Amino acid sequence: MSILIENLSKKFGTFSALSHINLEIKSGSLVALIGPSGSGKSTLLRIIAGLDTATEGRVWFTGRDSTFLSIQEREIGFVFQNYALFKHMTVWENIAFGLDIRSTSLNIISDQVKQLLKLIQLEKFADRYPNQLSGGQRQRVALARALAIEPNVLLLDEPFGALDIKVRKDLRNWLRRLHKQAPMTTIFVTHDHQEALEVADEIILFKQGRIEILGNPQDVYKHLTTNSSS
Ligand SMILES: Nc1ncnc2c1ncn2[C@@H]1O[C@H](COP(=O)(O)OP(=O)(O)OP(=O)(O)O)[C@@H](O)[C@H]1O
Repeated sequence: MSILIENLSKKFGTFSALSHINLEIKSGSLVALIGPSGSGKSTLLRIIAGLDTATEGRVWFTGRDSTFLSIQEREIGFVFQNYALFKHMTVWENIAFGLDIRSTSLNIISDQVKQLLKLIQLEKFADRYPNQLSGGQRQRVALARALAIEPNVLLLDEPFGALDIKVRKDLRNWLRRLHKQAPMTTIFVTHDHQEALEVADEIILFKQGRIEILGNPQDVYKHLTTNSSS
């Protein structure tokens, strides 16, 4: 699914978190949002997910005006840092959760959860609770839960933020591989420029609620190295 952001602005009171953003994200691309803290990255992601509304402007999904669609109607999978796993549910139950509420049949749920457990390489951990997993394993379960609804779009806000470097690297390689297997439109926010350069097809650099530069990793790398204040 392609995403078109048209003249999108977001104000919190008198403060402009996003100003007149115009942006097209191609179907199946893997896009990184980078930029200083407070530059509007999460706000844009939340508006695309339907968790927040724009003050002005429109969001189009593959030619359909989706500005006012509900979260469910958007069929988007997301992993936000503060959107943790359910502590009282096992790995299996956490992954099946999105399927349950969409009233899928039990056999289908079972097959899909098995496939997802295989994908995140946690087949043996299905009966564990989140507090019995490492941070990286928990993130993989959160990703599996987001993927369970077979989303058209995957939004990841600092998905690997709290993890150590080795686990981050493993997960980012895993994300790259996953995206190759199933190239759904994916947008992720990261503070780590290296991560964005290594993983993304396209990078968008935000500054004070505006897009400073948008391009392929080579172009953005050049920009970052010649404008070291970014
Ligand atoms: N609910 C809110 N009410 C008021 N201001 C908000 C709200 N949410 C975000 N903001 C402000 O909007 C600006 C953009 O926030 P946003 O979370 O999008 O930034 P960000 O680029 O994702 O930052 P970070 O990298 O630190 O997560 C910030 O100045 C933030 O304080």
